[in-house]
Amino acid sequence: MDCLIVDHPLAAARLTTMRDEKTGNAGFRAALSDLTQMLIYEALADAPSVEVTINTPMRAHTGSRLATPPLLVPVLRAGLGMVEQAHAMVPEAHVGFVGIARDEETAQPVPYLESLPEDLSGLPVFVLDPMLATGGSMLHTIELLVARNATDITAVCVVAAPEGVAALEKSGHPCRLVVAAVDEGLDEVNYIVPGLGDAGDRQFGPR
Ligand SMILES: O=P(O)(O)OC[C@H]1O[C@H](OP(=O)(O)OP(=O)(O)O)[C@H](O)[C@@H]1O
Ligand SMILES: O=c1cc[nH]c(=O)[nH]1
Ligand SMILES: [Mg+2]
Repeated sequence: MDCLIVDHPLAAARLTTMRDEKTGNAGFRAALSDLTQMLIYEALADAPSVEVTINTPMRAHTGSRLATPPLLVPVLRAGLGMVEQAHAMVPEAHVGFVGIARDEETAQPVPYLESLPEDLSGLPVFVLDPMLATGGSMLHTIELLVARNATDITAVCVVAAPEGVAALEKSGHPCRLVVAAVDEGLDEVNYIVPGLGDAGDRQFGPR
């Protein structure tokens, strides 16, 4: 599986803000928004463009735009903190929604919302979720997308555990990963270490 680690001093600075336990909800959301801009920018670096002819105030000019804007799919709750900035970067994108909450005992994904276009043939899909821990939530989302004929899926994450990366790889699904950091691993309750805690709670409070 193709894995792009966005290694940039500005990305590292925002990630450090997010990791810091002293950062409050508003500061966490702001850093996640800034970092999402960088992740989306990098995720689209090789995206195909098409030529468009426009007129500048001076003369005609052949410019470009994205050939096929990706469908953006935030995974609720935590992915909500990425979608506004991702949409600002790709304003013509459509948006689908998936809601999943991990069972706190088993860490198994418990889906509660699915709002996606019926047919995703030929459409790149960007799944937005800051955390890839065991990979269960991302794999559930990818399976929903593959069942709708998606063949070009990008998981856009902030922090991944090696266990989650391995689970995506093992699945064999058509997926690549764009992430700011791959951390040491999971603790005994399947939280990422050093990680940043619960990305949903740190934006919105406990559920
Ligand atoms: O890789 P996994 O082991 O599946 O864990 C990652 C999932 O856990 C978090 O969501 P959570 O279940 O805490 O829901 P929330 O966003 O509502 O807080 C996170 O945003 C991912 O969706
Ligand atoms: O470390 C983790 C693992 C799962 N979900 C989170 O929000 N954080
Ligand atoms: Mg959570």
